[in-house]
Amino acid sequence: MAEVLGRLGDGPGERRVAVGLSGGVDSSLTAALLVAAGWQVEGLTLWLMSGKGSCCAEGLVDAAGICDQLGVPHHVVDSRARFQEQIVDFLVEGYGDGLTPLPCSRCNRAVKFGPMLAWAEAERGIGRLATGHYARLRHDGRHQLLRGLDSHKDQSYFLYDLPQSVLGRLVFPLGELTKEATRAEAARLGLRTAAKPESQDLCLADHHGSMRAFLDAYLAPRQGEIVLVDGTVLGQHDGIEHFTIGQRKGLGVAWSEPLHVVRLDGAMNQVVVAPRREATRQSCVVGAINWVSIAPPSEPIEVEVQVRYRSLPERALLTPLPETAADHAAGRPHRARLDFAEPQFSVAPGQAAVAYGGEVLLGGGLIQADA
Ligand SMILES: Nc1ncnc2c1ncn2[C@@H]1O[C@H](COP(=O)(O)OP(=O)(O)OP(=O)(O)O)[C@@H](O)[C@H]1O
Repeated sequence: MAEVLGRLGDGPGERRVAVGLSGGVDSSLTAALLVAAGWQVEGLTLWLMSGKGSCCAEGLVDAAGICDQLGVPHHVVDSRARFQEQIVDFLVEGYGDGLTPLPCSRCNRAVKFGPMLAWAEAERGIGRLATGHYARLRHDGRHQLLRGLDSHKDQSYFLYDLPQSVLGRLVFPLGELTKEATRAEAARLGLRTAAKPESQDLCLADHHGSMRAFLDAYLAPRQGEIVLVDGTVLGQHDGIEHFTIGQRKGLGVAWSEPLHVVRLDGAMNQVVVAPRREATRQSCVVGAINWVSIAPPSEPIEVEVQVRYRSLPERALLTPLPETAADHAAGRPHRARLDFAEPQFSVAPGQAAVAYGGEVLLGGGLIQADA
């Protein structure tokens, strides 16, 4: 811990920082470490959803309590409308279209980091922001993003879409800690959130009890068919949003061999399944790429790629594709094709494919639906 404090103590000239406080143990220790390293800390909590639970009222109370304990100011910014529009509406629409949308990277870009920095700058004249993410930064020409040292907690995947202008102003005090070390230090310091249980990966699932319960609250049940690739009807489903690419369990259909979901057809309202040997993909197209630690490549490069937060990095060749007029107009011109060294099961349109070179996050983008 002394090393971490030492590094935080060596920070830039400006010693004022806003700390994004969710009311959990990670952000609590983030604030405590910065205070201990001599930073002038102000807590900042975005109010994202109405209701009870650790993401909502309880989170606000715990965040306020931590600031009180540390003797630093606490601010709450009502971001419920932005969260509803940018995340809840986006998810509901995406799932309805047969995508498996990824909310967290979008939330980090559009709801959390950008708006928190803007608020801190405008309202408090503070130019830096710290969060409890398990990821590391290196400022070496570009602002580079590295995996958190604790491989079980590494959250760099969710941060792939942050622009350079944001990365240059961030501090991640927990990037070199394990979750166990965080908990132990929080307990040692007597932080009131030290023993708070771990939240689920997805805050909306936490809030509603499960992802299924969230979707059921927003999408009316829409029965449809479960079909083989050749169109053979095998059974019925109660909403394509309850399925994801690669899924094998819980399909509710009987067949001579195990089946996997290979496509969700929003227009036909069908779940398309296939036996294992036909269920893999050798390549996919990724759009809206944000190049983080390297400049956009002009030649093919070898990368390790994660197609889901919890999937293992897989070797792939990334080949840049020419920009389209639509991507150019949207200001997200970088596209690429990924050719996997080994066939993949769970390449789901809407999820992020994030490319790494060892511990360095090179860039990432969204897996496109097949044309
Ligand atoms: N509502 C919020 N307002 C401000 N900052 C937030 C909010 N939610 C999350 N953050 C910041 O983003 C970080 C990562 O959030 P995530 O939801 O992944 O929580 P976590 O890893 O369980 O962390 P914690 O233990 O702090 O809740 C948090 O540590 C915190 O700094």
